[in-house]
Amino acid sequence: MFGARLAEAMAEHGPVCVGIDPHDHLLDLWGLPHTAAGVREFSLRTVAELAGTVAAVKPQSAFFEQYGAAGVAALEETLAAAREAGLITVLDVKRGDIGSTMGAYARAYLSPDSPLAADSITVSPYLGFGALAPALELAGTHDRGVFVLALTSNPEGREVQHAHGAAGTEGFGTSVAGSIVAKVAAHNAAEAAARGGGDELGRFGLVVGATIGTAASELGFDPASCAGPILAPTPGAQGAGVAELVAVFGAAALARNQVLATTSRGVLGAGPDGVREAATFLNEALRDLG
Ligand SMILES: O=C(O)c1cc(=O)[nH]c(=O)n1[C@@H]1O[C@H](COP(=O)(O)O)[C@@H](O)[C@H]1O
Repeated sequence: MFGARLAEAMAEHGPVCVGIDPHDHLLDLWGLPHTAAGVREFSLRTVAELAGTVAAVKPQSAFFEQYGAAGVAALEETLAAAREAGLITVLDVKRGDIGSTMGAYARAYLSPDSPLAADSITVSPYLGFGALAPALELAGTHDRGVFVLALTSNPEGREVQHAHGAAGTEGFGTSVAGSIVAKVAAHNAAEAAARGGGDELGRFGLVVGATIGTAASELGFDPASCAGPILAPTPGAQGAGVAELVAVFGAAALARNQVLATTSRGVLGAGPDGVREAATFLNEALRDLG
């Protein structure tokens, strides 16, 4: 099961997920051109360096899509290489659309025979949580994971995520983010009940930034109550972010390998010869927190 597989990989390697975001300045640093070929080389090298070192990688689709078909082909190759290397993939696409279109997105990323198949994806619930149903269903069919945006790391997210549900809606009286957490928890609970119980981590996860400070408690919920993995954008590879992870998610969630700490530039900025060491350093700084 996806949640259990992710938790096992985190128990083995530590909680770090390395985002593959080939920014122009990183391509420069790595001596690569600003082309699809440069992005391909950057990403395949990152995967090769990280195999056996981290639990998961998170390719950011936008950095591939900007180069058109050749960039998307590089993304396909990156996903395949990560799969072969035994790395769990979180494809960061943040998709969210009306149900019928969401079905096509789900097939694009969660069908095992799709060229862009990933172990898990990020999705946006801001066209309504119910619109995500096709992705949640297909994830169940093919044993994949889905990370639903709840409290994102960017300050602009607050105007939507901290708002309270309107009268007459299901989320009335609750913050939008709080109601997403409750819905993700309900999906995990339904799957757990169908399995006959147990405390295995669910396949439905959240995205909650390690930088949100006290926002979750002020809004009246605990992200860990979702009973699935939490993808936590975490700043910096030099130990920064450790205190924030403990403060936001608590030692218990970290100890049960529920929090996948993701960082991109913080590790990739170490250059091609330093990526593995930077990821290992961060894993070691974080793995004993629980
Ligand atoms: O879903 C994400 O990964 C994500 C959620 C969030 O709240 N904030 C956030 O920065 N991200 C992504 O995480 C990556 C951040 O990269 P770094 O700031 O370089 O670690 C980018 O790919 C973002 O799109």
